[in-house]
Amino acid sequence: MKNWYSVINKKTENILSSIKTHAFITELINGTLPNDVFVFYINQDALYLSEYKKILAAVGTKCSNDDDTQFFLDSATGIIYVENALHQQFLKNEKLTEETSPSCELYISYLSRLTHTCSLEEALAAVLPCFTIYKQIGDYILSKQDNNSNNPYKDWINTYSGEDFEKSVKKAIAITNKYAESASPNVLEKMNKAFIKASKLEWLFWDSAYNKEKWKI
Ligand SMILES: Cc1ncc(CO)c(N)n1
Repeated sequence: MKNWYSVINKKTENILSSIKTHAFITELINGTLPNDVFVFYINQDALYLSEYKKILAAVGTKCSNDDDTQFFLDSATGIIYVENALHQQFLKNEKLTEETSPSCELYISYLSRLTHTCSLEEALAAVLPCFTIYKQIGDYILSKQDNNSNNPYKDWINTYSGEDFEKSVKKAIAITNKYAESASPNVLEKMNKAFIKASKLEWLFWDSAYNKEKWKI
C-alpha cells in the first residue's frame, strides 16, 4: 500500500482532536496548567523516554537497511539530550518519583511487547504516533500562542514544534511507509491496529498526567 501513513492519519483524526481539546492541552496553551500537574507529566515522561529510547534502539536493530538502523539509533541518542534538557529545566528542585504511573507503564509495556514479539512492521507502526502526534500537537499549540514569551511552558512547546523534530518525524513516516508498501493486507491490518492503539495510549498519557494518576493499591 502506498502512503499508508496518510490513510491511518485520517482514520485517527478523532483521537488527535480529542487530545487537542483535552484540558491538559488547552491549559498548556493558555499557560494556566498547574505547575504540579506539569511536573507530574515531565517526571512520568522522563521515565517513559528512558524506556522509549531503548525501544527505538531495538526497532533500529531490527531494520535490515543501514540508513533505517542509523535513523532509529540517532533518534534514541537524541532522546537522551531531550531528557537531560527537560530534567534540568523543569524538574530541578522538585521531588521526583521513580515509579511509573499505570498508564505510563502500560504504554511502555505495549511498545516493548510489540517490538520484541511482533513483526518489524507492527513495531514501526506502534512507535510512529510518538513522533507524529507530538509534532501535530506541538504545531497546534504553537499556532495558538499569541505571545509565546509569557507562557511558562514555552521551552517545552518550542521543542516539539521545531524544525529538527519535524525532519525526524518526516523520516520516521518515510521509513514506515516504505515497509507498508510491500506489506500484505494481513500485516497492514496489524499495523493499523498498532498505530491506533499507540495513539489512544498517547491520549491516555496526557489524561493520566492531568489526573496525576496513582496506583490504586
Ligand atoms: C508519551 C510521549 N510520547 C511521545 C513523546 C515524543 O518523543 C514524548 N516525549 N512522550
